[in-house]
Amino acid sequence: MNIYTLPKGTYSEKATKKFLEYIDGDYNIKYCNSIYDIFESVSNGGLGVVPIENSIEGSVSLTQDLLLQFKNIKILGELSLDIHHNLIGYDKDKIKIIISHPQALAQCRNYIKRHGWEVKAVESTAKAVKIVAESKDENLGAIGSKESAEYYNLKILDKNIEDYKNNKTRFILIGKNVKFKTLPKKYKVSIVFELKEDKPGALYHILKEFAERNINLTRIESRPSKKRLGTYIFYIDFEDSKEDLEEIIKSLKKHTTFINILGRYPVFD
Ligand SMILES: O=C(O)C(=O)Cc1ccccc1
Repeated sequence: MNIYTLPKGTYSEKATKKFLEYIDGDYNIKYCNSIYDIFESVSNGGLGVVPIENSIEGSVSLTQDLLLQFKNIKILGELSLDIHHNLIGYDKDKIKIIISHPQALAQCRNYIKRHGWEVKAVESTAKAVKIVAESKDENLGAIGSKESAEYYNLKILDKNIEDYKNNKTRFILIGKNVKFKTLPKKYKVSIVFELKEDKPGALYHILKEFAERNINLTRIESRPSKKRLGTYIFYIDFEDSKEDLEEIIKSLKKHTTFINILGRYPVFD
């Protein structure tokens, strides 16, 4: 079976290798150019690993949107990685343009600003490093992992260039099903829904259902519904409990036009 992720040297590849330590069965890592390509491959079978949230920058909105779009793909597991970015290239003094994944550019925003460099976003940090390596252009620099610099034989010009020390990213394992060798104690549930009515207390009715069952929410987020300006869908993550999930969803349905369970899954550390 295949497990799809971003190219060699990306943080997502690192997360994939960590997931594979917990997964039962033989999987070959297959590299995709973008998060969208990973979802598309996984919709035809196999597993995938994508970033979903960063401690500094917040959600990876593309992943959020695709989880809603690809109805046959579920979240099967989660883990977090410490992220340390490197400036990669030839000569720091000659750099004019910095290339990287939007999340990496955002996590090093102050560092880039201090140097007055222009930025260019690409689909992954490894792709950025590849572009710099293949162009042999000293005016270009990339932000990426130590492994990507080694893989493309480029120099690390600066280490730990992230603006905040506690830079962590959550990655999710996606697919239809999986068997794990060992399971952690902690489970989470992710749901997405649209409120039925735009009126006072609409969201309160949802939150009340969780409060009354003593369920801890770990994330709540809104995204544009993409139907009209000012209309939203909500993403909620909550700790799994002894409460019956079906019964919880039934109670929420009274207040929503649609509700999907994106997954009930183990959280690895
Ligand atoms: O491009 C990568 O290396 C990724 O895996 C996406 C990403 C970018 C920045 C921080 C975490 C994940």
